[in-house]
Amino acid sequence: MGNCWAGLFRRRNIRRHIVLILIGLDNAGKTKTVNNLAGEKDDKVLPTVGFKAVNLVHKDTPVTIYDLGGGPHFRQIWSQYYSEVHGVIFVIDSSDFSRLDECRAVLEEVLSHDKISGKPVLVLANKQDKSGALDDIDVVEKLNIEPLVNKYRCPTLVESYSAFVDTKSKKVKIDPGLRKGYQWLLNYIVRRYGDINLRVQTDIHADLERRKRMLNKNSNIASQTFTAVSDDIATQTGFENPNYTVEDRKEALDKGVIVVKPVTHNPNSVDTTLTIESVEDSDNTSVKPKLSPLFGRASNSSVTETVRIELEPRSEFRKLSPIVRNSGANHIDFKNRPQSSPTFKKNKSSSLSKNSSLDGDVKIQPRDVTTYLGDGNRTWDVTESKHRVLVNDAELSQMHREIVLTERDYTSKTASSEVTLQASTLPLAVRPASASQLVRRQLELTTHHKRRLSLRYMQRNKTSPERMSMLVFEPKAPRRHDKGDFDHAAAAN
Ligand SMILES: Nc1nc2c(ncn2[C@@H]2O[C@H](COP(=O)(O)OP(=O)(O)OP(=O)(O)O)[C@@H](O)[C@H]2O)c(=O)[nH]1
Ligand SMILES: [Mg+2]
Repeated sequence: MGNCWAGLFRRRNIRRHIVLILIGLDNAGKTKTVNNLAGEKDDKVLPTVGFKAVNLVHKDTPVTIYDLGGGPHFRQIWSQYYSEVHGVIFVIDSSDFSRLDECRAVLEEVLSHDKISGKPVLVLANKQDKSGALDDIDVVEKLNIEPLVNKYRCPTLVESYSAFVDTKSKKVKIDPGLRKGYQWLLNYIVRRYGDINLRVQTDIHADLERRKRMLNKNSNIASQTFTAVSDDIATQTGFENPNYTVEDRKEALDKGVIVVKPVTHNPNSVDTTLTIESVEDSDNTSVKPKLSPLFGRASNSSVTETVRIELEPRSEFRKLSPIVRNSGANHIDFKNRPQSSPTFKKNKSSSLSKNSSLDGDVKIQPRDVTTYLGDGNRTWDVTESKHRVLVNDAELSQMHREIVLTERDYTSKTASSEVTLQASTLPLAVRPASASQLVRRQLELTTHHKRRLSLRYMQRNKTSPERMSMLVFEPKAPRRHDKGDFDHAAAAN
């Protein structure tokens, strides 16, 4: 039985993994500090560019410390680590009085971040070997740490130490202040690992979802770009117009335009309808768009201005459009495609239509995207003589036209070519945002903000021979979270 418990305990330990970030202004001594903790001897440390990850073990629990560069440029990347860390080590050069204000501002910015607030923080006042260095009590006062950590509910310990070690001695001796602070932080995290890790996992999940949404958004933009740079119907449908010249295009600009919006390139889809819709801006409604057989068979069942045409079977489409077929699902590089259609140029000055909607066709307004222009009564062969195309500009020029490509099976759209749904039209189930909010609320409810927190602020005692570390803030009776809290938090909302 005892073995069983021991085994269970060991397994729990194995599953734990503590992640810390080591931050602070540049030249504070962060790298020196982490080298001390890792037992590394370093005669000279260089400013950190980016980050350095150091893996340590604390009582069988693996610990990863991210030592991040403290220069102003590198501070911008700190926040990318916030969601995955269980605790923060903030190092201060306590001998550099000129940067105390900057240090305070940076510390506040860190603590106020919603991925850091509430997490344990170890503030290390480094370089105590230098004459006149502020001790831990001075640091608390000068940096106004007490109100800061109370405000952001961060359990905090301030320790003073020196990372400067005697390089002549064989073994790296860790300063007792550093050792004490480090152990306090890890023990604190281990004691509340379940709660802190729940928050970490939730924040990571929320972060991933946010990135996924951004990727989707970007792929939407890519798809729109694809629309904009895809320069002719021929490319999109697998047909080509070798007779078309730039002059023709210019001339036809003043006439009618057809705008093409490819919605999807799902290779499995055979169920694609191309709709040509004429948008009348004159009173002459008797003029109907003349449809090219390029687009397949016209079905006259539609209303006056809209004619629906079935595309050729997809296999045909694939055969005729190697560019689309070979370019993969996610990206169609029209710029670098084989120039099978030498005559079309791109109209880059396009802005995109926002007419996308879930339930209807996707429409691009005339002149919004690359335009395909009619070519007065010209015919051309397309790969095989069976596709002959006739476009009559005289009639086309009477009106603005849109070509609307409709995908019937919305669920099977691919990432690159689909018109991404607007956030407001997404079903609620795919919105992940509320999870992290819930847990944050749960944590807040659990600690009942400041009401349940006590402040243990040791009085300054400089006469004491022993340097006194300062526990600035710690929740008095941390409550264990349970499912009830979660439900309660959700209900309270
Ligand atoms: N005297 C003294 N010098 C120290 C101490 N700790 C670090 N230093 C020196 O301070 C300088 C900066 O140390 P780093 O560890 O590179 O500082 P950092 O915070 O990592 O700096 P960035 O990587 O640029 O953010 C180095 O020259 C160290 O030797 C210390 O406790 N006492
Ligand atoms: Mg460094």
